[in-house]
Amino acid sequence: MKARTLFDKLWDSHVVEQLPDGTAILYIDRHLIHEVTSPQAFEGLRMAGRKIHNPEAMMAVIDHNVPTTDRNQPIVEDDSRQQIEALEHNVKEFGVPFIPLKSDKQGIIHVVGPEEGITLPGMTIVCGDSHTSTHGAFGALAFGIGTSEVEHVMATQTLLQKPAKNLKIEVNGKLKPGMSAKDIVLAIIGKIGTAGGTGHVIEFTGDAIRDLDMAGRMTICNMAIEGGARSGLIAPDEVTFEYIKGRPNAPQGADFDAAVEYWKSLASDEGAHYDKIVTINVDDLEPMVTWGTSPEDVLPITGNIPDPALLKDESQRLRKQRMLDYMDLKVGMPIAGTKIDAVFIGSCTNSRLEDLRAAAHVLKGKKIANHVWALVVPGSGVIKKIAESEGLDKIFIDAGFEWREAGCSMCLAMNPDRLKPGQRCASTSNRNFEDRQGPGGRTHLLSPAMAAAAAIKGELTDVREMI
Ligand SMILES: CC(C)[C@H](C(=O)O)[C@@H](O)C(=O)O
Ligand code: SF4
Repeated sequence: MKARTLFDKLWDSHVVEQLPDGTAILYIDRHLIHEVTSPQAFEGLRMAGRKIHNPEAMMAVIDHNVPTTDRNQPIVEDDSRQQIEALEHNVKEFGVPFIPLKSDKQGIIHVVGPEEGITLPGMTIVCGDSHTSTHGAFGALAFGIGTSEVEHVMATQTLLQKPAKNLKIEVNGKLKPGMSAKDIVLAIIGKIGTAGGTGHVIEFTGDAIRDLDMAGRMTICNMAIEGGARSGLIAPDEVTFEYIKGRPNAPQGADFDAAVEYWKSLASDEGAHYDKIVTINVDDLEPMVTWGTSPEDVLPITGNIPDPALLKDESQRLRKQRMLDYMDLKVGMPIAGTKIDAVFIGSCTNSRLEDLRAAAHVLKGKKIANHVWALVVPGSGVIKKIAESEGLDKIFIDAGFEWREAGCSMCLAMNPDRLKPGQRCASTSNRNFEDRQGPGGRTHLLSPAMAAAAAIKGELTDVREMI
């Protein structure tokens, strides 16, 4: 039999019907939904008088619009309240499993899915959200879909898809202390660019990926989409199986053992064909931080702001100049030492227990700078509780952080957590577009440890000097 990649195997095992033009109808194992991209889909079903094909394959949460302060207060913003109420109503009417706002398990969909054992290797997983790629860290084919596709999956449990190309990114070497998965993925996007993965599914391989825990692997796959890819993938291994074992929705006992046998067969075969291969070595990787308004505009913390005048392409030159103006940065200046106003530790990229531990490790016994407003927003209620049992909340609060309830929060500022115009934020999230964290806000993407270091110094700084 022909040698196949992990992606090829996931694809082949889900084709319901192959169409002559190469597209295929794929069976979808899991359908995750949140309040932002589901209302029109439910409305479409209602209008057509349809039911959901298999509600048990679904899971709904509210994450983007939720307040991260006191959950017993009414939600003041009209848009947010309406979206939340619509989802609460829709899940009841259509019988979709739902984690309500006041549940201990509420959180960001891409954090909750894996945590609850809903995300498993070998599956196809979709959600009306681009960062669905996160679930690829388990060796599942997971991708974001549009609202009309959400309706299609609800009605049929299938989706029409064009095949993607295979891109292998081999990450070799050993990370030095202070470095993390976030630095790896920012370096990758810096290298391949935000269009580097277009039309491809990226499979991340190599020692440095194998050395990561599941939280780190999720950080990498989460940002595959920022490298332009349809999704990210990592072959499941013992680290994956250990993470899944005993989770509420995971197979148990003999079923688990049988599942592991199957999951082991998913890894890419020796000699399988990739359309493109990129290699990167992380032995000398330094902490990475973005300077521009796209995740590819990234530098090591020891670097200086690049000069757009050196670019040959005029539209690129203008684009980068506009970034510098928006970000209020000057050519040639060191990125370290840039004063910040806010710090956000959270988002589906970096709000897991391991991320909070990494930040708390840097913050322990220290205080954040007086002028800094700092938020830590755990990815789920489950994480929040464990973090509290470990005393992490106390470390954050003593340092001067606000310890919040779970949600997307200032990753995209759909709730009241947002920057004021002109404010500069060190953020562990995944997008740094103009206005992303609030109108006129300026975002620097970095790792949780780097965010903690920035909070203490009140400026972008090298965490390696603090650990
Ligand atoms: C609101 C949602 C559709 C969006 C996405 O698709 O990613 C959001 O989660 C984001 O991160 O920008
Ligand atoms: S945390 Fe941010 S990136 Fe993740 S789903 Fe929410 S808004 Fe999107």
